[in-house]
Parts: sequence; structure tokens; C-alpha cells
Amino acid sequence: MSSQARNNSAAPVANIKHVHHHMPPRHNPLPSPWDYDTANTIEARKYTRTYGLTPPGVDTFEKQLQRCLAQLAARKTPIEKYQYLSVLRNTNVHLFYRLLAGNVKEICPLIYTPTVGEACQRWSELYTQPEGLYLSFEDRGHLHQVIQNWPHDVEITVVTDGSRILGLGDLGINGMGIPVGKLSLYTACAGIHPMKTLPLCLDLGTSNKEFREDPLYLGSRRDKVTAEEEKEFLDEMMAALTERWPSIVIQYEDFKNPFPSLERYQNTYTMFNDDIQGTGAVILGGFINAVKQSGVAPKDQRAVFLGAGSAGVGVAKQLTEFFMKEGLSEEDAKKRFWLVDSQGLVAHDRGKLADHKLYFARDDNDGQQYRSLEEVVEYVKPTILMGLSTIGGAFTPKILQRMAEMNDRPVIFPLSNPSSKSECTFEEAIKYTNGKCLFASGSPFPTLTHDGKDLTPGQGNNVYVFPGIGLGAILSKSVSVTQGMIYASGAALSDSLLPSETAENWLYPDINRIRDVSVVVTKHVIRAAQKDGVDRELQLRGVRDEELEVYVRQRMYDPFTEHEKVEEEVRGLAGLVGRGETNGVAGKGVEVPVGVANGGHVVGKER
Ligand SMILES: NC(=O)C1=CN([C@@H]2O[C@H](COP(=O)(O)OP(=O)(O)OC[C@H]3O[C@@H](n4cnc5c(N)ncnc54)[C@H](O)[C@@H]3O)[C@@H](O)[C@H]2O)C=CC1
Ligand SMILES: CC(=O)C(=O)O
Ligand SMILES: [Mg+2]
Repeated sequence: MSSQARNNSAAPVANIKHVHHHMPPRHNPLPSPWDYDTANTIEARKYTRTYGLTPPGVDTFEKQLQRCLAQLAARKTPIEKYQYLSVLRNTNVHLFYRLLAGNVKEICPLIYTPTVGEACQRWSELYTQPEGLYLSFEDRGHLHQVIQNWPHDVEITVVTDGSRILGLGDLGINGMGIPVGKLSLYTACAGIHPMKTLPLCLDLGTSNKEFREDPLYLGSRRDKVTAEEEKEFLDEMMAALTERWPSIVIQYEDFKNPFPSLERYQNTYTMFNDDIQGTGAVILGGFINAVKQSGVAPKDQRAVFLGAGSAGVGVAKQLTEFFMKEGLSEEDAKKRFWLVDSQGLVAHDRGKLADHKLYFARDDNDGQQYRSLEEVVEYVKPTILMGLSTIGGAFTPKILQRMAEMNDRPVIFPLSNPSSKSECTFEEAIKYTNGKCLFASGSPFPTLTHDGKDLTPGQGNNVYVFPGIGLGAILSKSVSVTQGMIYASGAALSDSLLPSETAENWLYPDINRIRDVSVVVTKHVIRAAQKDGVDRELQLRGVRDEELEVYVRQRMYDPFTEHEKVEEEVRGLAGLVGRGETNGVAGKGVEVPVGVANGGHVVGKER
């Protein structure tokens, strides 16, 4: 054993950590995954030093997609398809996003809910490649140094501690699949450059005993840290992230109790919580359309929520604001909501309630406690049923039938993810309401035929707004993400339906149009940031709406044109060579004999 190793093995743990954290960063000599595109021209390959590292033929985009789709089809299970897509993203990133761009509806469920749920449950079992940054509780005091290890500039991060992954419970560091998946959608939907995104997973221990005892589990085996310890850790993390990247947008995701961090950081950092705020906005968007279609005035709406957690309370708060904008007083607006949790109707006289439930707690239940959803439905006679409870099948046939008896167009939104946790399926909702319901679910369900008519379910998922909230915050360089920006994202979404979609009674736009929808959301978020005076990109203030749209689109990453940047560099270099100005340095590329470079390859043109 070398004296170095002996010293380290004898040193206290803290010292090892200290030494490790101060190691100078090693430069990664390999080209980036975006350089390995088989559509790159020979010249580009030489320039990026990948010549010879990909097969000699130069692909067209069409041929690449054909190959990818065939490989995807050859994988039998969703998780196999997820694994294939992960490898593609990590080795040929532009191709991954080109594939996604033309197949959003088919691929979204494979990289996001529901498949990402299984990917998280099995993250440690299936792990093959790094895809983000892990910060451990043991790293506290040194987070700044660990963050230095991330090799790129970052515009946005999605951070989770894995403690409430979809409706699947505490999955610890296996939750990394969620930041990875959400950031893929930031890139696909809002064109945030893939290199500028940071998937971030915190290892703050896990309450999941099964994982702690699983030999393959890749996180620490400690129980979840205390709320106070978590707070101190997050304080350090927020400061360290913002110190390294002063304009970073920080999205919190899938924390078990995210209210304290939102409260603590929302005015001091550019941060938002997607489960509380993004979900609130996206349901607001679909709900505004549902109210129009149901014909029931806001003052006559009665909403029963199964689930009074981050998403339930977040959604109820956004809808309250909508009712107030529609003319109701705050008190009247708030009274349109009855929240139900695992103990039954949330009421003041039920006993001690968590802080976040107090706002909507009822005080008009005359001492009566309603324990089951069925009882609450009979008591309230709701026009709206929202599910954010993580309880699959909680909207029973009987409850759905009662909703149809009580309403012409009952609003049924089973929003829990993944599909296995959905409070009902689309098929059940249509069957038991006899096709009358206005429906949206958190995870996608297939189109079905009822009474000879094709019915397409809406997907009430925050994916319709978080990309635009993030891009709007980045482009406006907002110092914080205000409630005005969140509300604007939902209102913009409700306005983004095409007449043909409205004619079909859709509540949400076609997911294949998500990139255009995200542009609209982004524009409104930027305007709201300006209105609230939190924007730092002041030159955008005087820009007309049409120009703003052009600006947003120009700033978006486009996987179909990225290669042009390299080719431009190559052309620029060729120009210099022609004028004899390179002093013999041929770019980044290797010199290869002309005969090889031009050797019978077809350069793809059909882009
Ligand atoms: N569609 C979307 O865009 C989104 C969907 N969600 C989904 O919403 C669900 C809840 O998320 P969070 O609110 O963040 O979780 P949470 O853990 O904060 O809240 C869950 C709530 O459900 C209640 N609950 C649990 N068991 C119950 C039972 N048997 N009966 C009645 N209520 C019960 C709990 O008491 C709690 O109030 C998850 O499945 C998540 O995937 C969350 C965010 C966005
Ligand atoms: C969609 C989402 O954010 C969730 O289910 O937690
Ligand atoms: Mg979430």
C-alpha cells in the first residue's frame, strides 16, 4: 500500500472528503455526445475530432429516424424503450430530440409519466450511465465544491430529493429519473439547450426501508434527515447554485413536503415548485375551458378534491384566484372547494391540521365528519371531482355514476400519476358517466369510441406549462418567479386551443403542438415578469408581441439546425485556409488524406 493510500485510510472521514473536494477538476478530453451525430458531414467530423469514431456513412435525418423508430419498435416493454431512448440521449443528443420532435405523443409516455415511474422504481437496478448531479447530505459544507464538478454552464435545474416521486412514495436517489425526464421536456418543448440543463438529485436519506436494505440501492442507507437538517442543506444548496450560475432557474419537484422551501425561497431566488404552482397553473388552463363547456357559472361550481397535499392545495389556490378574477370575493371563492385527505373532509373541527390545509378547511360542516369520498360527494353534490390523492381507482363506478346523475357535464379530473395511481381511467369515466364527463388525467390514456364517436382524453399535466415558465424566467432574466407569472402560464394555456380543438370539446391542446403552446406560454410569462417588475432583460420591455414571439423562437434550441453551427465554423475555417490565415492549424480536426474524406460518402441533403 502506498503511503498516500495508508494516510487516507487512516484519516477521519471528514479529511478524506476535504482532500477529495479540493482535487483540481480533470478536463474531459472526449468530444461531447452532440458531436457523434451520424448526420454530421465528413468535414464536421474532422473539425470536431470525431472522424473515424462514427461509421463512415453520412446519414440523412430521415434515415436516422427510420432506424430509431425500428429499434424502438423492436423493444417490447416500455422500460426497454425507455432504456434505448436514454442511451440515445446520452450518445446522440440532437438525434434524440429530432426523434422526439416528430413523435411527441408516442415518446412522451416513454420518457415521462407513466414509464418514468417504473424507471425510478428500478433506477438502482437498471443504472448504467451518469445523467445528472447528486448532492449528498454528507457533502454539506462542501456543496459549492461538488457543484464545480458539473462541466457545463447551466440555465435551469430541476431538483428533487426523491421523497414523493409521482404517486409512488419515497424512492430516495432513484428519483433522479424525474429531473432527467422533466429536463428532456424542457428541451423538447421549450428549446432550452440540453447542455444548459442540470438534473439534480439530493441524497437526504430515504424513509424507504426496502431501498435502504436493497444491496443494489445507490444512495445512502440513512433514514430521511430531519426538516431542520433539510432546511440548512437547501439553504446551502440554493446559495451555491446561484453563486456558480447567477441567473439559474431552480425548479423544485416531487418533495414530500415542499411548502416550507417554496415559502422560504420564492422571493429570494429564481425558483418555483412545479407540483404546487405548475400543476395549479395547468389545471387552471384546462379548468377555464371546462367551465366554459359545462355552462355552469363559477359562483355555482362546487369542487371536491381527493388529496390535500402539494398538488391538491396548489390547484385549489390557482382556481380560487380564477374565481376571484371572475368576480367572487376571496371568501366566496374559497368556499367553492371541499378538500378530502386520507382522514376525510378537511374541516377545522376535525383536529390538528397541517398548515397547508388550513386555508381550505371547512367550518360549515355542523360538527359532522365525512370520512369517505362517497359521503363527501353526497354531502356536497359537486360539479367537479379532482383527484390528487395517489390512490388508483378511488373514483369508483358508483361515484362516477352519481356525478353523471347530478350534472349535465360533470368535470372529472383524475390527476394522480403514473397511470396505476390514476383515480379512474378514461374508459371508466366515459362508461360510468355515459360519455357526459369533461375529462383530463395526469397520465395519458388512449382515444376511445363511444356512441360511434371518437373521444380523446385531455392530459392535465404540468408539462403544458413548466417548459414555458422556465424559458420565460430565463429569457426575462427574472429575479424571482411571481404568482403573476404562474397564473399567466395557465391563462395562456387555456387560450392556446385551436378552433378545431375547441370544436371537439378538448380542454387541452394536442400534445403534438406542445412546442408552439410553450412559445405562447413563454411570451405571457415574460410579459407577467415585466408587469411584476422582476425582469432584468429590460430591452424586452419595449418589444411588440409579434417581435417577442420571433425573439423567443430564435432563442430556442432546434435539433434540426444545430449541425449548421459546426458547419458554419468549418466553412469559416475553410475561408481562412483559402486566404492562408490559419498558420497551418486545421481547426480542431485531424488531417486525413483527401481521398478518404471524399471517399464515396453521400452527404445528406434531405433535412
Ligand atoms: N397531473 C399533474 O400534473 C400532477 C399530478 N400530481 C400527482 O398528484 C398526486 C399527489 O401529489 P402531491 O399532492 O404532491 O402528494 P402529497 O403527498 O403532498 O399529497 C397526497 C394527498 O393525498 C392524500 N391521500 C393519501 N391517501 C389517501 C386516501 N386513501 N384517501 C384520500 N386521500 C388520500 C394525502 O392525505 C395527501 O393529502 C401524485 O400522484 C402526483 O403524481 C402531482 C403534481 C402534478
Ligand atoms: C406530473 C408531476 O409533476 C407529478 O406527478 O408529480
Ligand atoms: Mg411532480
